[in-house]
Amino acid sequence: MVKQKEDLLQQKSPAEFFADNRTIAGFDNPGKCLYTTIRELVENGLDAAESISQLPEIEITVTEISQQQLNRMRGVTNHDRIDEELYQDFETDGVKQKRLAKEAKEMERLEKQAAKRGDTAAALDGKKKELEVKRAQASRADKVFFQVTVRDNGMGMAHKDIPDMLGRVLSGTKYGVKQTRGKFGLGAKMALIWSKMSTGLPIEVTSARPGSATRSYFKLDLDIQRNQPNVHEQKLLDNSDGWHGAELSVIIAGNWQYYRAKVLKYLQQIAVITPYAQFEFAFQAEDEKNSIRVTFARRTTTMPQPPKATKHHPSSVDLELIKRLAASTPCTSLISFLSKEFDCISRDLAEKIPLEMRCDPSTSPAELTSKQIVAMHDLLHQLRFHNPDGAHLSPAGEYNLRLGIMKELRPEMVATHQGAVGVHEGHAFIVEAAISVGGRNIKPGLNIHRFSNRIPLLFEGGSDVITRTAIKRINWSQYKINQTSDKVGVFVSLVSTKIPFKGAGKEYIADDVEEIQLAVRTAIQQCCVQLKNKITKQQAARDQRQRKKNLTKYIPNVAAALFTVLQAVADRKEDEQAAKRRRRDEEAEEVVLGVRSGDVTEPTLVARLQQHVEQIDVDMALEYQLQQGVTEAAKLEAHLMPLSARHAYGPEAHCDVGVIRRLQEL
Ligand SMILES: Nc1ncnc2c1ncn2[C@@H]1O[C@H](COP(=O)(O)OP(=O)(O)OP(=O)(O)O)[C@@H](O)[C@H]1O
Repeated sequence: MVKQKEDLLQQKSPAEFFADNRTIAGFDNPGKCLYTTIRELVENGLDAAESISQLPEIEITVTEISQQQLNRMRGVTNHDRIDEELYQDFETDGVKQKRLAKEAKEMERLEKQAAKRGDTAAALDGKKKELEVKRAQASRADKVFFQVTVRDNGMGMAHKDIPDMLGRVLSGTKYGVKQTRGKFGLGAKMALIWSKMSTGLPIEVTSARPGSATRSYFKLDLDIQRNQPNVHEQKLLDNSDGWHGAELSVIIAGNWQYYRAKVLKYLQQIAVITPYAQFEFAFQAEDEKNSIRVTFARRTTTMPQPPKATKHHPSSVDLELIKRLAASTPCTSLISFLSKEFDCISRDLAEKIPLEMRCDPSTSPAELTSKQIVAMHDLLHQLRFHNPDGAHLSPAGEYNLRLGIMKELRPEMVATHQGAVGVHEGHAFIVEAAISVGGRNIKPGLNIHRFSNRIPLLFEGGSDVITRTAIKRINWSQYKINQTSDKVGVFVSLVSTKIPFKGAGKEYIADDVEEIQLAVRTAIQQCCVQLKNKITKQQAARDQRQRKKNLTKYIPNVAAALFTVLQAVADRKEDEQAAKRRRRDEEAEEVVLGVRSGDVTEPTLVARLQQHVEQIDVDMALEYQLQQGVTEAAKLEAHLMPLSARHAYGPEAHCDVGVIRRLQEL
C-alpha cells in the first residue's frame, strides 16, 4: 500500500519545534519578539553578573535599521520599484484624500482639546509632533529592523561552550535546583531563531571570563533542522584591559512603535527589583530626533546574597530523576546516595530508608533494579521529611524593594513585607510584597507589578496569581484604601527554585497553587495593615488642618462683629453701665474697659482668636496622644547626624519633650 503524504512519520528537532511555536516562548509578533529578545538578553546579563557577586552593569542598545540598510548588510541589491501599484503601501487618489481629511480632523480635534484644557503652545506642538511621527511610521513602506546589543559585566562564557550555549536549543547552565532568572536554556536561542527567520543574519558574541587574557569572538547561527550551532567565524582577541562579561548582538525584525512603552516599563520595573544594578538604555532611531537614552541608575551597592544550588527534595522527585541520579552519582552505597544527593535526608534517616525498602543499605545505587527504584520512589513520596528551609533562595529583600520603589515612583507612602518560607512540591519559595500609595506616573486604582525570581512579568497578568489575589482576595477598603480612586502600587515578588509558570515564555504564574496563593495574600495584607496605620494618622492630620482652615477663615468677620458689639457697650453712658454692671463678670468688664481706653482694638481680637484656634490644635493633639497611648503617638522617627566632618552641633533649643540641637557648618 502506498503511504499517503500525511501518514509519513516525521520528526522535529527542538529548534524546529520552537521555531514553529514561537508564541510558547513569548515570540508572538515582531513587536513582542523585540521586547522578548531584549528581556532574555538583559536577564542573562543579570544572572551572569550576580553569579560572581558583581554589581550588574547592563548596556542595552537598540538601533533602528531600514530595509535598505539591512539589504546592504546581507549583500542584497536594493531595486527601485517598477510598478508602484503592486505594493501594499500604494494609495489611490481617493484613499489619499480620505487619509488627509482624517488627519486634518484629528489635528483640529487636538487643537480644540488643547484650547479647552488651556495647554501651552509647546504642549500642543508636542502632540502634533507625536501625531506626525505616528503617521510617518504607519505610512512607511519599509519594514523596520533592529540591532539589539546587550553588554554585561558578568562571568562570561568559556570559549569552547559558546557555540552550544547560544546555538543549541535547550542547552544552558541553569538546570539545577537553583533560583535563577533563566531556566529552560531557550531564551538567547529563541532570539537567534527569530533573527534567522526574520533577517537571516547570525548572532555576534564577544565574551571573556574573569581573569582571562583573551576574549572570545563568535559569529554563529543555528541550524534549525539539526538543532546545532553553525559557526561562521571565531577568534580570540586580546583582553589586556581585563574586561569580563558578554556582549551579544542580534539583528531582528521588530516594532518599536507599539512596544516602546512595554520595553521602557520593563526596564523601569527591573530597575525597581534590582536597585543595585545600573541600566543604560539607548534607542537609536534613523531620525535622530526619535532617539532615546535612559539611565536607570544604581541606588545601592547592597546586593542580595546570590542564590545557592540546592539538592532535590525527596518529596519532589520522580522516577526518571531517581534513575538519573542513581546512574550519575559517585556514591557507592544507598546510605551515602540518599544523604548526599537529596535535601533534608539526614544520615540517620538514610540508614532507615533502605531497610524500609527491604534493601541492603550497602547496595550501590548504580546496581538498583527498576523495581527497587520504583520502591524507592513510592517510599520517598510516603515518608515525612523536613521542609526545605529556603536558605538557598535570594529574595530582593524589603530594603531593596522599598528603595527601588522610592527611586522609580516616589510614592507618598510605602509598606513592605517578606513572608515566611513556603513549600510547593518540595521547592521552597518566598513571597515579598510592597504596597505604595501615590507617586509619579501612576494611575488611580490598583497598579499591579509582578516579579518572579526578580524578573518583571508584564504580559498575561489577568490569569496570574498576583493579579487575581490583589483584585479578588483583598478587601482594600478594610485598610482605608480606595482601590479605584487611590493611586495604589502593588508589588509582589516570588522567588523559588521552581516557579509554576504557565508556558515557556515565563509570562505569568499559575493561580492554582494554594500555598502560593495564600502566601501572596498574606504578604499583601501585612503591607496593608502597616499602611492603614499611616493612612489613619494622615487622615487625622488632614482633618485637623481643614478644621483649622475653616476656623481661621471666619476670624476677621467674627472679630469685626465682636468689636462692634464691644464698642457699642463701651460707648453707653455711665449710669446705664452701672445698672448692667452686676450682670457682667469681671473679665468682660476688663475687655469693655480695654475697648474704651483703646487697648483692645479689632486687630487685638483677631490676634487673640488666632491664638485660640492654635490652642485648640494643641489640645486636640494632646487628647489624641492620650487616646493612642503616649508612647505610640509621641514617638516620631527622626534622624539627625552631621552631614560631614565639616559640621558641628550649634545652639540648643529646649522644650518640654526634649532638646533640639542645630547643625552648623564649620
Ligand atoms: N550574558 C551571558 N553571560 C554568561 N553566560 C550566558 C550569557 N547569556 C547566556 N549565557 C549562557 O548561555 C546559556 C543559555 O542561555 P539561554 O538564554 O538560551 O537560556 P537560559 O538563560 O539558561 O534559560 P531561559 O531560556 O529560561 O532564559 C545560559 O544558561 C548561560 O549559561
